Order: sequence, then structure tokens, then C-alpha cells
Amino acid sequence: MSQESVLETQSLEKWFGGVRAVAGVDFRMRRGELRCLIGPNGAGKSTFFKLVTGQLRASGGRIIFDGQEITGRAPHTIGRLGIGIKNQVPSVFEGLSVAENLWLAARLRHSTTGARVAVEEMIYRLNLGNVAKQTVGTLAHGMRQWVDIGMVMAQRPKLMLLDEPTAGMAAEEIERTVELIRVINSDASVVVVEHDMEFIRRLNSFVTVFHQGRILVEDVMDNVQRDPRVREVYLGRSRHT
Ligand SMILES: Nc1ncnc2c1ncn2[C@@H]1O[C@H](COP(=O)(O)OP(=O)(O)OP(=O)(O)O)[C@@H](O)[C@H]1O
Repeated sequence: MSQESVLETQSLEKWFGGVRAVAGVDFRMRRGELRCLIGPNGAGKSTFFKLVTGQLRASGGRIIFDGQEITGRAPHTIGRLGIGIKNQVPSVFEGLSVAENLWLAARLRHSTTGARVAVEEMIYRLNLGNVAKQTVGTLAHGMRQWVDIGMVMAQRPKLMLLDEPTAGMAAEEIERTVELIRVINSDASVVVVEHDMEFIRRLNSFVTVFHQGRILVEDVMDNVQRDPRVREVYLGRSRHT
């Protein structure tokens, strides 16, 4: 594997019974890169994420993170090595405050002092100072998503996976999420799975298109949207254009 790669998969496969959800994926991204992953429903994007984080065990192939093979490693080991994931459903504690949530996440990786520093930094970087003491369950949907993202950031991952971070967000919340992803990407590699094409366009990154568990196309968004194969399987559908 190239020294430049933060993540590489080789012939990665996942079967669920007779369904080949991930069907031999050779994926590679550079250290420091921001990459978007798109594809129609059922294309295998979430399964790919879960294989990388160890939430699911691969049926075949290899996963290499930061120069080290992580295939078959447990999720907590992979987390400690530096891969963080924000799943579609926020894993916040609704009954605790923003600061308490960030603290619990930060303590997974840091000493008491280090965690305190990380919490303060996340509150600042996420611009959550006004709501730091507020109970997360009382916050608007967008803010809960940002707290969830902050909890992953507080662990200082080298690679952050974001599964549909803008789902259910209003336009101004989406705008702020674009900025937040740039902040995250200033010191971590990032992969974003999204259905919102305008959001992907705003992120202005290299895009990988999944279809039926395989990589169909990899290119910049302009070329992806013009590609007839992509239009056929995905962008031609009114819901996604
Ligand atoms: N736990 C599971 N058991 C059985 N089949 C599964 C499981 N998880 C996913 N699948 C199947 O694997 C395929 C890929 O699903 P996956 O959720 O990875 O797609 P996706 O691209 O993330 O879709 P979406 O955009 O709708 O989230 C689908 O056919 C799905 O039904």
C-alpha cells in the first residue's frame, strides 16, 4: 500500500445470506483527503462503512488503515487506532448536557485533563457555547447531529466516517454542516455518505459512486453527474436530482 493512503480496501466483500452487499471493492484514499460516497439505496455504502469500522466482519478481502491491516479487528480496537464513525442515528445521551456528552466521548481516549481540553475545543469548534449546559434532548435536530459529530471529533480520529450527516436538516443547518466538515477535514481524513447532491457539490471533493456493492465511477462531481452510467443507475431518478 502507498504511504500516502489513509484507507485502502482490496477485493472487499460482504455477503448477507444470498445477498452480496459489498462485491469486491478496491477503494483507496489519500491521507488528509475528503471523499464523498454516493449511490442509490441498497448500493452497499453503509455496509462498506460498517466493514471498515469492524461493526461487520468481511466475508472476503482486506482493509488497510494508516499502513496497518485491520481486517477482522474488533470495533474498539479500530476506534483506538483512529477511525471514528458518525452513524445515521445519533448516539447521543438525550438526558445529559452537551458538555457531558462530549466529556463521555472524550474520556474514551483521553486522560481527565486531556478530555477537559478536548471538550472545550469541541464546544468552540462546533460553536456550541450557548448550549453547552443544555440537555441534548431539548435541542433542535441539527444541533443534536452536531453534538454527535463532536463526540466523534473529541476522540481525535485520523479518519472520520460520516453516514448521512445532513439527514433531516434545514437549509441553514446544511450550510453550517458544510463548514463543519471543512473544519474536521483540516486535521482528519473524512468520508461522507450522502444522498443530498447539492451538499456533495458544495463539499467539492472527489466522489466515489457505489452501485450493487461495487465502485461504478470515481471522479469529480461535475463529471459524475454527466456520466451516463451514473445517470442510468442513480441521478436519473427524480428523488436524487
Ligand atoms: N444486516 C443485514 N442483513 C441482511 N441484508 C442486509 C443487511 N444490511 C444490509 N443488507 C442488504 O445489503 C445491501 C446493501 O445495503 P446498505 O444498507 O449497505 O446500502 P446503502 O447503500 O447504505 O443504502 P441506503 O442509501 O439506503 O442507506 C442491501 O440489499 C441491503 O438490503
